[in-house]
Amino acid sequence: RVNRNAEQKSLCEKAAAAPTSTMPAVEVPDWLSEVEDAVWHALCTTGVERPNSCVANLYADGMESVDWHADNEPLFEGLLGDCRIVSLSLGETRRFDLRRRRGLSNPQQHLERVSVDLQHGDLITMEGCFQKHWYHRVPKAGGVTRPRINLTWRSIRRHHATCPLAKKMCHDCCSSCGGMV
Ligand SMILES: O=C(O)CCC(=O)C(=O)O
Ligand SMILES: [Fe+2]
Repeated sequence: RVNRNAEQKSLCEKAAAAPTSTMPAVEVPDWLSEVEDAVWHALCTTGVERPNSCVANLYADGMESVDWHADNEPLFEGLLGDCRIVSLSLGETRRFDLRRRRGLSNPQQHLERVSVDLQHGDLITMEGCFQKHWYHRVPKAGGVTRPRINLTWRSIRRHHATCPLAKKMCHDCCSSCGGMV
């Protein structure tokens, strides 16, 4: 699925913001499996759990952007522990800005910033407690007339009680509850 306008919240964010809404699971299409295989091969993440969700963002041109945010929706549990987010850029080069969140002990800390130009084929990962301590954005870019697509993989950890994955995960850790969470 492609978010037509990245200014809108991602599908996962929408699902997280409206806890009563659920996103139906869909089979990963073959073309996406091939992309994922190539991405995981490039990252050399043999033996590391593959994320179980992928969101696509389409930026039709430089006027489409996504403002400062952290991917800290409860369903990813990125504020509770380590959380890996893998992102692939396709098409037009766009700037990716990162800034540290304001620290209680150091109010100037939020001024720490990093920017990187994401080009066609670039892969980035955000690791560990990054979503707790840093914000990111893709700002508007004057003069950019061609599209960029971003594919972002995240692990959904908080599943709906009726989700087969919730039951599977529960079975793995606790056989006494009969798989119900
Ligand atoms: O387009 C990008 O590289 C970032 C997208 C993003 O931050 C998001 O979907 O949460
Ligand atoms: Fe994000």
